[in-house]
Amino acid sequence: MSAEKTLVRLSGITKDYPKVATGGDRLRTLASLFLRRGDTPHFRALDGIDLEVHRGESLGLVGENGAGKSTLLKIIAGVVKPTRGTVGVAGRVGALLELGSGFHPEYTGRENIDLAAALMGLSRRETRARVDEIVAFADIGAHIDEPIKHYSSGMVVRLGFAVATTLKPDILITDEVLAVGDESFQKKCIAWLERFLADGGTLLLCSHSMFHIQTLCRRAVWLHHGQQRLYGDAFDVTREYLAYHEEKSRTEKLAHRAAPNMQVPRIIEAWIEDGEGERCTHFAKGGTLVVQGIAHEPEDQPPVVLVGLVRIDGTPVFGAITNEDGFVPPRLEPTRFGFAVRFENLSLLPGKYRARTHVMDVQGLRLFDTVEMEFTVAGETREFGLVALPHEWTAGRGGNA
Ligand SMILES: Nc1ncnc2c1ncn2[C@@H]1O[C@H](COP(=O)(O)OP(=O)(O)OP(=O)(O)O)[C@@H](O)[C@H]1O
Repeated sequence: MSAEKTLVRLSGITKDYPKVATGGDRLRTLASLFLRRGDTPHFRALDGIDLEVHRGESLGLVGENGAGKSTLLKIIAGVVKPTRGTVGVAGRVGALLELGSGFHPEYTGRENIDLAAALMGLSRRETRARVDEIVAFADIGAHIDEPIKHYSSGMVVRLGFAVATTLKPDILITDEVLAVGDESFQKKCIAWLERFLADGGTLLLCSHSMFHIQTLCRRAVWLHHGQQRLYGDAFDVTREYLAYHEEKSRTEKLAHRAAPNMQVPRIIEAWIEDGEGERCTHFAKGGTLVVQGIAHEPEDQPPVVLVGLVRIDGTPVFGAITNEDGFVPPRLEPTRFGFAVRFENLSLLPGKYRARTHVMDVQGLRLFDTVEMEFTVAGETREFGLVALPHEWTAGRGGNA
């Protein structure tokens, strides 16, 4: 990648914020200042970030609240200085950061447009030529002549987006703007961003919407506690990020799980095997996967068992239920029933999945217990989705219509 194609180059970026001093912290802060020990408590918002953004690239930024995304964008926009590391930015940056940042609350929308244009170095004539375009894009009616301090947050974003986009930046930095506007404005912004990218624009988009990241970005970075956790194809990064959240909420749920109550149906044990009966967690596409288990039913009646396959981010793929399939789990010993479901010629696309086994009451009405197991389908694919469906391409009948 040649140097002139690199619009943003961050190297070893670390950002420390002084810790908010309250109670004991306040005393410690004061003590360290008096004693000049130089160890004023601080909070590390970013920790050694290296990142490059090339011309024409669309990079998504994902991470939990407080992960450091906004701080990183502010550093690139030049609003915040890093504690350590170097920032190189080439070209004109258009930044849509926190609500209204860059706007003067006492000025009207129109006056703020003039101000923003002047700050970006546009002449009065150039500004006049673009004002109508900005006003039309913002579409906030007569509010354009009212002071910004009376705007709703949605109106501020509309104006901000209109200004940033009309002034045609080399790189556009946006922080959660799509989350604020209403549905139709979001659509307009997305359409604008798609055109901007198709024309070779460069975008850095921070969002909690994996849908927006996947539709607008080719690549993505996942920030976790100020560190770069993953960097790569936007689809892969968002999938791992969603999987992380799924796992997190699952662990939280498990932590609240009560001690086993043997008065109700339970899964005693569940496991997965390959076609040869070996316990296994790695499968090849086209291979055989068998989900097996032993269920407990206190009344000694065959329970209903459900086995579901879900992608690691929680997207359901398929579920099979014993009573619908006419299968009655056989009794192995008093109150214990066995089950196994075999998936031949596995058509799941490569990736991580979970097999979920659920035991229900005899009528299949109430769900009592769930056990999950993770497995991987290995391999590379250029197909999309969850499963490979048999298909063929033909010329179709379009020519005869
Ligand atoms: N000016 C500041 N002074 C002190 N701490 C700050 C300041 N700005 C941010 N922080 C802290 O730095 C951390 C990172 O904040 P940042 O706003 O970059 O996170 P984020 O990933 O954008 O989060 P969100 O998704 O909630 O917007 C947070 O813990 C935040 O409290």
